[in-house]
Amino acid sequence: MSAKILDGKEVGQAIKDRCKKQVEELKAKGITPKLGIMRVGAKGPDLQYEKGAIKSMNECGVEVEVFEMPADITQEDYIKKMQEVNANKDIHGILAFRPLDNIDENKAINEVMSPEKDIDACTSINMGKMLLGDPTGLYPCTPSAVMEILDYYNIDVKGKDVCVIGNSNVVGKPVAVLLTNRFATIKVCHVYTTDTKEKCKNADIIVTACGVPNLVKAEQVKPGAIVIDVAICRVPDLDENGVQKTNPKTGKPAMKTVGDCAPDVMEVAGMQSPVPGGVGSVTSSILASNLIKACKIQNGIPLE
Ligand SMILES: Nc1nc(=O)c2c([nH]1)NC[C@@H]1CN(c3ccc(C(=O)N[C@@H](CCC(=O)O)C(=O)O)cc3)C=[N+]21
Repeated sequence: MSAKILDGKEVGQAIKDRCKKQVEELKAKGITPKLGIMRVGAKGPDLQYEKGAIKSMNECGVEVEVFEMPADITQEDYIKKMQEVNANKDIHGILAFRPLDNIDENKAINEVMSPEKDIDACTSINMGKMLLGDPTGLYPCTPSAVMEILDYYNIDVKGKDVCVIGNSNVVGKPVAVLLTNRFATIKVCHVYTTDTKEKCKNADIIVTACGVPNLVKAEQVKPGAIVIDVAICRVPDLDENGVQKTNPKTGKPAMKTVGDCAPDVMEVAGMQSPVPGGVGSVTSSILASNLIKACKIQNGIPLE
């Protein structure tokens, strides 16, 4: 048996189709949603997300401006830039890449960004609204992407035992909150959890977000379980002899993207989101949908 693939590209496309219609309605009112991206330096994961985000925004018909700052920018200068972008009326949503090295994110993002522009839920206001299940809040993109995949495939989590692996502020914790708001029963595992494997084995649904290739093995997955792999890990791309391939375009050693799950998890799971082509490909569509929501809030347009 092989798991049914939960196709993130398909889910992302459905979200973008909804977004396109809403953008047309906004443009008819003379409003064009615009995203501001705050990037410090040129880190791989930031550039990877930026590329996907710009592509999604273009497909939905919204504008993007990237504010690139030097890798050694001071906290003071970063805060100045954040205040300026936040005050810019043409920009309806801000994506500030994290983590920020040597900059206090609480002072530079949480205390400066308006919650109405905080489309990736970096502020405590939006995190709090999510905890309360307040629909006026903007919820974080990747955890929302997990929920959108479950919804698209009509997976009802009510009363299901869910094992979340990873307790980060960006994925593990918020995804546990969104799932508990829908009455799933959640275990959140992390580095100090004893017997994560046994806890996993009893779960109807596993959500893993660690960034550790082969962390989740087939033997710890209940046959037929639903596995959502949120990790995006870059690893060397090896040939059948274990020798790293060469990228034909660049001539450099070839890399590939994998998740937390070992390849044979696919044989045991009932349904599984692949990497790439799973949660990661839904995240930037949610960013577009959050941007539109933010734009509506700022223009006093009712949310449907
Ligand atoms: N405030 C903040 N929020 C973030 O969500 C955030 C961040 N900062 N800093 C950087 C990391 C990294 N990250 C990625 C997202 C998508 C891909 C990615 O590769 N996406 C592919 C799809 C990959 C797949 O198909 O699985 C795409 O969009 O086409 C990579 C990396 C988000 N991050």
